[in-house]
Amino acid sequence: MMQWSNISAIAFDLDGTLIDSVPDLAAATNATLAQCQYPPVTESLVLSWVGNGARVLMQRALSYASGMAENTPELQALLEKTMPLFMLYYSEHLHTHSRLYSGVITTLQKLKQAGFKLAIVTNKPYRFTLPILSAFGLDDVFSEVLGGDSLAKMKPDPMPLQHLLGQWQLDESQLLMIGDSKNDILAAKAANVMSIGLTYGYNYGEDIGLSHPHAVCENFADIEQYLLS
Ligand SMILES: O=C(O)COP(=O)(O)O
Repeated sequence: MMQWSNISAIAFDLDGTLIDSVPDLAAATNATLAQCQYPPVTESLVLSWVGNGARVLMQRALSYASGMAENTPELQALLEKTMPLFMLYYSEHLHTHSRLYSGVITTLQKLKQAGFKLAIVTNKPYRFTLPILSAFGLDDVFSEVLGGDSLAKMKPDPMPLQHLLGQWQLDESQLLMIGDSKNDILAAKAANVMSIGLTYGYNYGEDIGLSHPHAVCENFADIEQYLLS
């Protein structure tokens, strides 16, 4: 049965949930576009392209800048050529402008102290995820970290959440997914686990309530009301 009191493990999304990473993603996107002689794009455009991993972000950016449709062979060839540039630039500027959202450290520490098992389930490539967690003092908080390329499929596929259920020997009613994107809520629904949607993140500029999570919170600390009594 789905109820808050059953929850013993929590999977957190990273970008737009714990960390505002768009400023660094935008810088890496613009550095890559500049190499192709394209003009820079705004942060708000980049924000609307985040959610399905680094490759899809650059695919959307190149399509916008070049006017080519995303699925054309020409665009895919350009993407193959430029992806290493994006990966290199971003790997060297992972947390220059990014910041933790307010309340994140305190609430995560309270949840850990209360005995919840905590995981990161992000679509960001794994090799970027650990250095970012470490830069923000979060490397000891999570006992599992899954990136978008850790398994065969990423959110909104349920695979990462199903992997956690198996790894931690949990029943579906014990796991909660918390994130800002419909990809997080869709993954939770497909894995048959509870979810909380956060309103301050990205989600392609859409209202997270439209994805019907079990609860919607405006601030990270607001999740405590469901988990800590
Ligand atoms: O890298 C992305 O596109 C999104 O990452 P997230 O799953 O942590 O929001």
